[in-house]
This record gives sequence, structure tokens and C-alpha cells, in this order.
Amino acid sequence: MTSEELFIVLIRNFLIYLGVFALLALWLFDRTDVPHIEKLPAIPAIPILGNLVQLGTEQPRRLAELSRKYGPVFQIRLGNRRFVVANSFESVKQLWINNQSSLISRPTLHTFHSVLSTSQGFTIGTSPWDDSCKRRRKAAAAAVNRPAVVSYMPFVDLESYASIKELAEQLGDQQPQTDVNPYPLFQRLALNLSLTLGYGFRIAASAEDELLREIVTVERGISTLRSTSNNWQDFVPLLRIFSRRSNEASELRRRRDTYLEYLLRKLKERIATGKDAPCITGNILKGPECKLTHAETKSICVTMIAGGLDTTPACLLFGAAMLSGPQGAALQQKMLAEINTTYPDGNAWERCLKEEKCVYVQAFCKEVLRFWTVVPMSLPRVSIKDVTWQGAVIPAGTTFLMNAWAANYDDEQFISPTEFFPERFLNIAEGSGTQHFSFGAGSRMCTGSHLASREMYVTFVRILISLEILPAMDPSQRPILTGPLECNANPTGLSIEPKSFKIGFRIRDKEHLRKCFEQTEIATKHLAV
Ligand code: HEM
Repeated sequence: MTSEELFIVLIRNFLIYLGVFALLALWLFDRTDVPHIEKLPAIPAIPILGNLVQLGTEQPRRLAELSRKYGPVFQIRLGNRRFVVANSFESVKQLWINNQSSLISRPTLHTFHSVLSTSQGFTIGTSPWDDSCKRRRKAAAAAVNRPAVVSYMPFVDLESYASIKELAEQLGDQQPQTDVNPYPLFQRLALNLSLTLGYGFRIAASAEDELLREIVTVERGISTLRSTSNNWQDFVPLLRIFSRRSNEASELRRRRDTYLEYLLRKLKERIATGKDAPCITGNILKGPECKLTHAETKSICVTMIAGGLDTTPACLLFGAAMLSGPQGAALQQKMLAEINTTYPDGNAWERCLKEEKCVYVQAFCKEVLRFWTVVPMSLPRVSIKDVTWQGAVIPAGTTFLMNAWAANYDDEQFISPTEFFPERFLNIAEGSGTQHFSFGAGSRMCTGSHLASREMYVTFVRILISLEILPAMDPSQRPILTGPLECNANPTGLSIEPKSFKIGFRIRDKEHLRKCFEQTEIATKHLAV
């Protein structure tokens, strides 16, 4: 054999081995957890990565675009995981509500479940369905159900007061208005309520407090790691070798452990000195008959902290932003008139805590939740039984994604969905079921929805009667008011992170506000620890 022939043989063998290797790699890495689902539209995908590149960072919008061509429900592949995605109001209703006993579990994801959550356990919202999840969900639901929330109204009184008071202090005597970013104040409001329920104490310091900022930053980082558009390594195992994500997740876990241990230590000190207030962790620590383990207790506390921290403050902020926008003056006028009709004795500040009766403010809160869908892709589910959708049998073990943003903007359900129009939620008959999907739907729907709704109602009533809300004087600092995706600083995150903006405020009646503050100070004197 000449050296030329030898070279050709070597090249040929090399190419054969390369081909076999490529086929083997494809067979090994291009498989999905659930095989292709027959009779269900599928978005064409590329090997190994599936639809990851195609969906990019703004998944809700891209998926909604695809639904115009492929129909409301279709299958996609993100790396080696198959997902069924629902994009319309009706399809979400049918899959999430009519099949709620099937869509009851949650997926496990590499970064979140193997790297990040190893020390404090999973939150309820990230736990697959098993006996422990059932117990934790039941305990958390009991802690924040309707009757329990009524007993927390003194805390809502205190926290909404603290936010508005700090805001009023920032306004000072300046005329005609002061432009402020009130987001940190709303974050403290939500976090303090969670801390009070979980540990029996609050952060009394300013909204810029170091611990508060640390919790907010870490929880935001962790929530971003749960998103389906952020962590390719969750779906393409090969990428785990090179990924920085695991280091980032370990660092976040270390920081979360530090403040969770601090909070627990502080509570134990209070219990030892008899200075503790009733709270979930305290009840569990003190009650030997309690059926939850320590790990489960910690999971509930992390859930309480994480659950409302990104979501409620963003809704409060976007609601206030809306009131500062072009529709704002008319909305404020209408809401104030309705508040004065509902609470005619000028005591709305106090009565809104006890009676959530102003239907227009309720409708405004629902429209804020719909329009500003702050968890646009909701939280993923995994089915535990086969589900049938228009002739297709979707096998148990499939992951489902709710495009809540698309469902909330579905023009077959909502007239002019891109308009902010609270009236759409007036005169809705009792028992009409889920009116929007911002809290998810069905068996694993948000357990904190009553608490969040009450927080929003009280805070908006109080802001409206205390302050006039105006557009920021500098137009470049005004919010984008077209919807959550346009105003999102972190498109790959799980929840919307509002872009930074300012809102103009002016105190309506200083003397009236002083009296309102005084009322809360007297009523909550015993709570302000
Ligand atoms: C405006 C505020 C809030 C919004 C928009 C919101 C949204 C959501 C969404 C979309 C889900 C997923 C539901 C599903 O899969 O169907 C969820 C789950 C959950 N939320 Fe909320 N949430 C809010 C406030 C809260 C608060 C204040 C708490 C607790 C104090 C909380 C606790 C939970 C828990 C525990 C789950 C997991 C339920 C489960 O997996 O069984 N949320 N939330």
C-alpha cells in the first residue's frame, strides 16, 4: 500500500468513526424525557437543543406568535425535555382546571433542585407532588386562607402605613410634586408580612436596610434560576460541564442559608426570653404534636419569603404606575368617588381593613393582576395521569407550561385586552370561576392569592386617599405602560422585574393624613417590634 492509499484509508476510517460517534451522541443526547406526542402539533426543533434557540429570551411573546400558526396547544422541546404549552384562556381552563387532579406535580430541574435547594429543601411551588408536599401545602394554605388573612389585617395595617409614611416623608414639603421610585417600599411591605407570618417579627428599618436588600436580591436571583429560558444546562446535560450557573446557584444558596439561619436564631432567642409573637415557625418549634418535620417547616418559611416577594410589590408598583399615566387622572377620580361612596364617613383608611367592599377598587386590583401578569409563564406543572387533548393522549410525566400572559391577553376572552380597563371585572356573576390566570389555576394555584389581594386592596385605597399620583416631571423617568413584557428589566427571569422608573406624588390633605397615621400608630403599637 502506497503512502497515498494509506492516507485515504486513514481518512475514510476517521470519517466512519466520526459518523458513528455523531450518531451515538445524537442517540444519547437527542432523546426526550417523554417521546413525541402523536396528534398534538409540534414546533419543528433542531437536534440536542430542541427549540431553545428559537424561543430566545422572551418566551411568552414567541410562544404566543407560534400559537397563531400551530393552534393554542402544542408541544415543544427544550433540550431533552418535552413540554406541552397552552396559550389561550380556554385551553388553560380545560387543561389546568378540568384536569386539575392530573396536573398536580412540579418538575425537578438540575440547577434549582440539585444545586440550589439542597440545604433548605424545596419551596412548595417547586416541589413535586408527594406526601410531604401535600402536608406543607395544607399547612401553608391554612396559614394564608381567607379566615387566617382576616386575622393578619393588623399587620397589613402596619405595613401599608409604614410604606405610605416613608413615602410621605420623602415628599416633604416640596411643591408641586416629588418624583419617587416607591418599589423598595412595596418590597419591604411584602417581605415584612412574610416575615411576620413566618417568624413573628419584621424589619423595622428603612426600605434600604441591608438585610432587606440582601433577601430581595438573593430571592430575585434564585427565582431567575427557576425560569425555563435562563438555564440551558437544565435541559442540555452536556452544558453542565462548562456552566457558570452551578457556581452562581451555590453562592445564592450560601447567602440564603445565612439569612434563614439568622432569622431562625432570632426567633429561638425570642422564644427563650418569652418575647415571641405567634407565627408559623414558632408554632412548629413549640408544638411537639406538630406533624411537620424541621425540613418541612423550613420549606414553608422559605416559601412564605419567596412567594410574595417578587410578585405583590411588582403589582403594587405597576398599579401606581398606571395611576400616574395618561389614564391616571380619570382612574383616580373614579376610584376616589367609589371609595367615598363605599366608605361615606371619611374613614376609608380604617374601614378598608375590615370591609373589602369597594367593587371598583377590587376590579382595579384584578385588572392590575391581568394586565401586568407578573409571572408570565406561571410555574410549570407535571402531570401524574394521562391527559387527553383533542384526540391526543398526553402521557403522565409530561411537563406543562401555561402562557399566562397570552391567556390573559386572549381577545376571545377579553374585549380589547391590550387596554387597561377595570370595568371588565365589574358585574361578574358569582361562581364564574377563575377570571384571570395571574395566580395560576387549579390544584396548585397560588396559595397566597387572598393575602396578596387584601394587601393590594388596602394599599391602593390608602394611597388613593392620601396621595395624588402624577406623571414624573422628567418624561425620560416615566414608566412604560404598554404591558409587563415591555417594562421587564429581566426577560429571562421567572417573574417580571420592573425597569426602574419614577412616579410623581403629592399629599392630598396633610392634616387628614396625619390623623390616619395616628390611628394606625395607636392600633398597632403592640405590633411594631
Ligand atoms: C400578586 C401576588 C402574587 C402572584 C401574582 C402570585 C402568583 C403565583 C403563581 C402564578 C403561582 C403558580 C400557580 C400555579 O401553578 O397554578 C403561585 C404559586 C404559589 N404562590 Fe403565589 N403569587 C402571589 C403572591 C403570593 C404570596 C403573598 C404568597 C404567600 C405568602 C404566595 C405563595 C405561593 C405558593 C405557596 C405557591 C405554590 C403553590 C403550589 O405549588 O402548590 N404567593 N403564585
